Amino acid sequence: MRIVIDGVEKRFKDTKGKEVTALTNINFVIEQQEFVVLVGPSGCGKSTLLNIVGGLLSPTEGSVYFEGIKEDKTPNLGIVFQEIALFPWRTVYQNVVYGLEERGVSKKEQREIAKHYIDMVGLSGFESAYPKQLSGGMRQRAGIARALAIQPDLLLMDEPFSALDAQTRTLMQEELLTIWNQTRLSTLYVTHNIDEAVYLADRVIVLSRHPGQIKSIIHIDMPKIGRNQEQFRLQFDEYADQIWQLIRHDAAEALKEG
Ligand SMILES: Nc1ncnc2c1ncn2[C@@H]1O[C@H](COP(=O)(O)OP(=O)(O)OP(=O)(O)O)[C@@H](O)[C@H]1O
Repeated sequence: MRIVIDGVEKRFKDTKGKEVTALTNINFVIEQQEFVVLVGPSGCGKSTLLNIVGGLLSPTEGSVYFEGIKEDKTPNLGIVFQEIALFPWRTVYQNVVYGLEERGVSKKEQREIAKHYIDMVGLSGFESAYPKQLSGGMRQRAGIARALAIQPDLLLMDEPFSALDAQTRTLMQEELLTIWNQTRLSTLYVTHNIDEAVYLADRVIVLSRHPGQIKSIIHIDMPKIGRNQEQFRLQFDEYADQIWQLIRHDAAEALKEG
């Protein structure tokens, strides 16, 4: 699916009732099968923008269009958040089929779909485990399987690996690309982490803050799989440096404000 974000602005009221512009003049497209990553300093509006695209917040101005969807239909969205959003009282299997139950999918089809995605994320054998019995990485895999099981038109991921330790995070990034390669879903992914952005993205959208707006859109012109290999080291570092130079000033300001 192709998603068009057209002239989005979001204003909030602060605690004193004063209007604050969190996002302004946001225009970009997520092409079919494209992996777009939003990066920017703390408070630039990354999560707000992801929530607007996901329909969890409405924009004050502008619109989000899902091309190819009939006007009266809502798009199917798979969402993975940083905090483990699994239902603790449901097993891995029951979590994965949750969205399918809601959509009235037959039990037989639920079983087939769940098996497919549980295998894909490497959780076979853990179908009957409860979230508290799993490591953080396994819980996020279950969350990804649940998001994929509804066969979404768009995958939205908000810092999905930021609560994981560095090694698990690296492994999960690799796994995510392998999974993505099988599904080729249009994806919008939010992160603070520049290396993660360069590793995953077809395009990186760099946001600046006060108000959040698009500072630059960078096409990552490297093969999608295997960017962490030695042969791409120089190119990888150049992209990471380019993005850091764009964010640096705003990140320092964000740090001062706390
Ligand atoms: N419900 C709300 N009411 C008022 N202000 C809000 C609300 N949600 C977000 N904001 C403000 O909008 C701005 C953007 O917030 P947002 O959480 O989207 O940024 P972010 O880039 O995701 O930050 P972080 O990287 O720290 O998670 C911030 O200044 C925040 O204080």
